[in-house]
Amino acid sequence: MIKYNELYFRYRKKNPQILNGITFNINQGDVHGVLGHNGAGKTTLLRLTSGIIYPTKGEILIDNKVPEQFKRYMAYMPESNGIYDKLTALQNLKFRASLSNTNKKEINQKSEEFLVLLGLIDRRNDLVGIWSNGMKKRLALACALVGSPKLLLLDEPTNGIDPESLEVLISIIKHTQRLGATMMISSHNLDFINEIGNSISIIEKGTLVYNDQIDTNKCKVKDIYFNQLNKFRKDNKDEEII
Ligand SMILES: Nc1ncnc2c1ncn2[C@@H]1O[C@H](COP(=O)(O)OP(=O)(O)OP(=O)(O)O)[C@@H](O)[C@H]1O
Repeated sequence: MIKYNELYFRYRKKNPQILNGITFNINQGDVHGVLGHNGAGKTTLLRLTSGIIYPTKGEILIDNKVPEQFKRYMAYMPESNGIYDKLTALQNLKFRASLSNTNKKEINQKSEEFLVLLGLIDRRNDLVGIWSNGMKKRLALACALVGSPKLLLLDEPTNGIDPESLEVLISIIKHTQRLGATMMISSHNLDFINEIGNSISIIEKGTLVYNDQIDTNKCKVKDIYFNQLNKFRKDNKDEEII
């Protein structure tokens, strides 16, 4: 579904290279975990995929389209949530739904459904600026899902949420996958990716270290992560991490 072909990126001409010739594919229907240390380039890869920023060199194709042509069929939840503090929860949802192909009747119905699902229905008319981080995260997820995207990009979705919200998040991701969506999720939470992922990529300093389907009954994400990074660092004569 997504093809990265020799992708290079730097934020400004004289800035360092952030992504160094990334090439890999993500299959239709995958829940794909993007892993790597702080500053590896995960958010940059998600932002490029969402079409907010453009590759310096190389290309990204989503169902054979460039990201700008696929915008109506995908949703991006940034680490900062991307919701509007000065709108109510319901207004946030309706606005986000209006950016997709959803019709007006569906927008109202789905907005209410998601508020119920995420335990926020009683707070639907609150301005979200006063909400806790965890509540904003839940709303951001609802905003991402309300337009029934074919591709969902989630940046660090587990950051700052409580264990109960994490369970809700996991069940929503599994449900969304059953509906046929493809998901790309950047995370430092290896147990979370172990539970929901069926493919992963590992990035180190803008270089792709590993990309494959995973069978967590046979091998844990944590083991793949540390083994692959250590192997990569040995090959590149960097320090081992454990
Ligand atoms: N707007 C920007 N302008 C210049 N450099 C940037 C910008 N955003 C990110 N960078 C740099 O790009 C590199 C990769 O950042 P990115 O946010 O993609 O990493 P990440 O893997 O998501 O990190 P983390 O796990 O800490 O969120 C870092 O060196 C960062 O400083």
